[in-house]
Amino acid sequence: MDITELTEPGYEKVVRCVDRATGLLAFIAVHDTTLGPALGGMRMLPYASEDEAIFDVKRLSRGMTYKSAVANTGLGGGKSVIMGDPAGKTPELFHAMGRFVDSLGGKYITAEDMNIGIADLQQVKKTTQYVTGLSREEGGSGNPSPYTARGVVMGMRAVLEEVFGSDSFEGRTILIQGVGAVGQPMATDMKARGAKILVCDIDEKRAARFAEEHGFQHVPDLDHHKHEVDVYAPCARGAGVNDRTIGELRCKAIAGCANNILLEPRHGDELKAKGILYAPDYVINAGGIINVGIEVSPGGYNEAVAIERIDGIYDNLKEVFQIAREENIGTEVAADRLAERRLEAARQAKQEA
Ligand SMILES: NC(=O)c1ccc[n+]([C@@H]2O[C@H](COP(=O)([O-])OP(=O)(O)OC[C@H]3O[C@@H](n4cnc5c(N)ncnc54)[C@H](O)[C@@H]3O)[C@@H](O)[C@H]2O)c1
Repeated sequence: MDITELTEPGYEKVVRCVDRATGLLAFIAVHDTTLGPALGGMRMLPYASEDEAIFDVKRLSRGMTYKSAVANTGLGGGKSVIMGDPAGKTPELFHAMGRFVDSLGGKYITAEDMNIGIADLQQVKKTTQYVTGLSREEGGSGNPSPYTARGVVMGMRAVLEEVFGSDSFEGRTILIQGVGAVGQPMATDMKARGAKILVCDIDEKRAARFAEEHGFQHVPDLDHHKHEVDVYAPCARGAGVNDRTIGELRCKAIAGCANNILLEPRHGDELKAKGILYAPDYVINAGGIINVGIEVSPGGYNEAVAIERIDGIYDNLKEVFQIAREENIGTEVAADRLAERRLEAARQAKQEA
């Protein structure tokens, strides 16, 4: 196994690994460990070039620093990528990946991400202890989706309060795109709190069945964003707010679990100009990372502690909205500022200690 360190300004460590015996070619980026060890998922993709893989791992690791800083997980930001076709996975490949993760001595802790499942992480675990997100039986925190859903519901309270002056769901209309692992528990929880729920999904049958079972309104996925609702909750895919849709939105707020809801950062400014409140995706969808992060806290995984922290997403969003109001900036920019302030405060406290 050949591990080399790359020089990447602004990153604590970016390393490349080649293992000829197993065919592994992978990168780990540790962006920042000011707040704690760098936790972030491992993904596997057939990147067209090493430059593309390095660009992705750097971008994603930086995003994790910000996400964890705002979420108060006590963790830093990191990520790993394996270059290759997921169809070519072998146990040996993941044993080698585990040795690569292990070579950083705990500075980077891995988890699931795109094209990487529990079975792969179980192989990784054979050669390193720095793995999170395994099942409860294996000492992990298990499926993160219900925790992500809880976090979004808590964040939604802050959204409702900001827009309507009350965090009550009673009588509010909420449109959820994507009734998957996160969208479903969100929908049932918000209905129980008094909201009127509309659902859509590219899988129309799934949405129809789910709506029928729970008494939600099913709307077609095509042009769903044109519905007049209080909150639009994208919970399927990214880039739903783009040049085509933005002029057609008739909601008062956007708050969902999907990553990268805004196609481009400028769409955040355009939402602000239209008077639509945007709950930054990485702030409101942090329930899963908060939950998994508890695994590496001193006492190990504890669901009660996880839930208390996840419920803090309400406060985190309140803080983001306050910064946005006071500084007259978009909420996405405000979230980044909050992260940077927390990082700066931690750096100063370390220097003074
Ligand atoms: N699961 C988590 O803990 C978690 C955490 C943070 C962010 N997210 C993000 O939230 C989103 C949903 O996650 P999930 O775990 O519920 O996924 P999922 O795969 O369980 O569900 C996604 C649902 O969206 C639908 N869908 C997919 N593409 C669509 C499209 N183009 N148009 C309309 N519907 C579409 C699918 O049919 C499915 O029902 C993803 O973007 C994911 O990256 C999830």
